[in-house]
This record gives sequence, structure tokens and C-alpha cells, in this order.
Amino acid sequence: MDRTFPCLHVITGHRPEETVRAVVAVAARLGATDRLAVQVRVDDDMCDREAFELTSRILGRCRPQGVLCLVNDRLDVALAAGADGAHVGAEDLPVAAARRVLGPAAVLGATCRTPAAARAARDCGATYVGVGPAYATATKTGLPDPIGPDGVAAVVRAVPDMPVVAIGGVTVERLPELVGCGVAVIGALRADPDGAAQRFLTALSRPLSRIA
Ligand SMILES: Cc1ncc(COP(=O)(O)OP(=O)(O)O)c(N)n1
Ligand SMILES: Cc1ncsc1CCOP(=O)(O)O
Ligand SMILES: [Mg+2]
Repeated sequence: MDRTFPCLHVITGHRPEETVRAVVAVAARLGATDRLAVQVRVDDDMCDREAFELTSRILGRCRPQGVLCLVNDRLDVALAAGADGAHVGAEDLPVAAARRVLGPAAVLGATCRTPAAARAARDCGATYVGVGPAYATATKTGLPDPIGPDGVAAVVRAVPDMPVVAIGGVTVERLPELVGCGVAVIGALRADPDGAAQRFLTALSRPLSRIA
């Protein structure tokens, strides 16, 4: 990948299209589109057609502005819509298999909690790792205990050549504790996507590769 890796990953949740429209517009206004990635997290009850059409519309907002667009879990949808890549976790295709499906050029994220898991994901072809939950979160149930900023830092140290993205309960106020990594957020944008995106992008004012 020959672009600087984004440090703010906005994952879709509540009102996905309104949120994406707002955050892409904010990033464009701030001249920060290279700092933003959008990850489409399709609801489990959405059928394939709906997932494809939602992803295609979101990609249509991202691509003209040069905002990276990834799809959570659904490699088929990512490929069909022509997204930039996908993110996989423990219940999804293994990283090496996902890399085979997506091909060598796609961006591939993998969820990890430990330094060893991050090194393994890197060795299997992941582009970046999503690490967490960093803090407690109400957005997803059944998660293990939060690893905290120290747990995130341990992963950052383990894979110095790879972007790390902290996820789970991340807020603008917590950014100073999360050193050397980008962040992925769902809930922090829910109430005020425009204002929150502005605060995150301003705080994360350098691309990830230059923070790390
Ligand atoms: C950047 C980033 N990190 C972690 C996750 C979580 O993915 P996963 O563990 O597969 O859980 P679900 O989101 O699929 O419920 C992510 N999506 N993005
Ligand atoms: C999908 C996922 N995986 C680990 S934490 C999380 C949810 C993150 O959402 P929020 O930013 O609202 O805590
Ligand atoms: Mg998943």
C-alpha cells in the first residue's frame, strides 16, 4: 500500500449513511481525508443484497474523496462492491485465508488482543491490526475484559512495522493515553458525528505512520 495509513477508523453503526456523509465532509473540510477510513459493519440481519447496496453507496461517498473504505467480516461484499479491503476477527475467515480471497493489494485488518496474536496476524498477511477492547464498551456484548492503554501499547511495541488501531470505548478524551496507534470508533460518533469527527481528526492531526 503506497498511501499513509489512516488514524481514524469510523465504523458504521447507528444511521450509517448519515454518519459517513458527515465524517467524510468534515475530513474534506479539514484537508484530512488521508487520516480517515470508513469501515462498513453490516448488521447481521441484513441480506446480501442490502449489504452490497449499502456498501456501494458508502463507497460512493468515500472514493471520490480518497477516503479508505473497508468492510467488516464480509469479504464477499467487499470484493463485489470494489471496496479497498476488509477486517476480520476471531469468528471470521482466518487472516491467511482472507488474504487469499482478497488478493495481495487489498487492505486487510485483523482483530488481536495480544502481541503474539498481532505478530501472527502480520505473518499471515494482515495490513493492520485492530486491538481491543481497549476500554469497556456497550456497543458489542460478549467481549473479553478491556486490555487498557498498556495492553494496546504492548501490541504497538510488538509490531513496530505495522499500523495498530485501538478499538472499544475510545473517546477523544482518551486519545492521549493511546500512544503510537490509530483508533476505531462507533459510539463516540453517535450523538454528533460532525462535531465528534472534527474533534478526533483535529486531535489526530498527523497520519498514523508519523505518530508511531
Ligand atoms: C479496527 C477494528 N478492530 C476490531 C474490530 C472487531 O472485529 P471483530 O473482532 O471481527 O468483531 P465484529 O466487529 O465483527 O463484531 C473491527 N471491526 N475493526
Ligand atoms: C466491534 C468491537 N470490537 C471490539 S470493541 C467493539 C465495539 C467498539 O465500539 P465503541 O467505539 O462504541 O466502543
Ligand atoms: Mg468480525
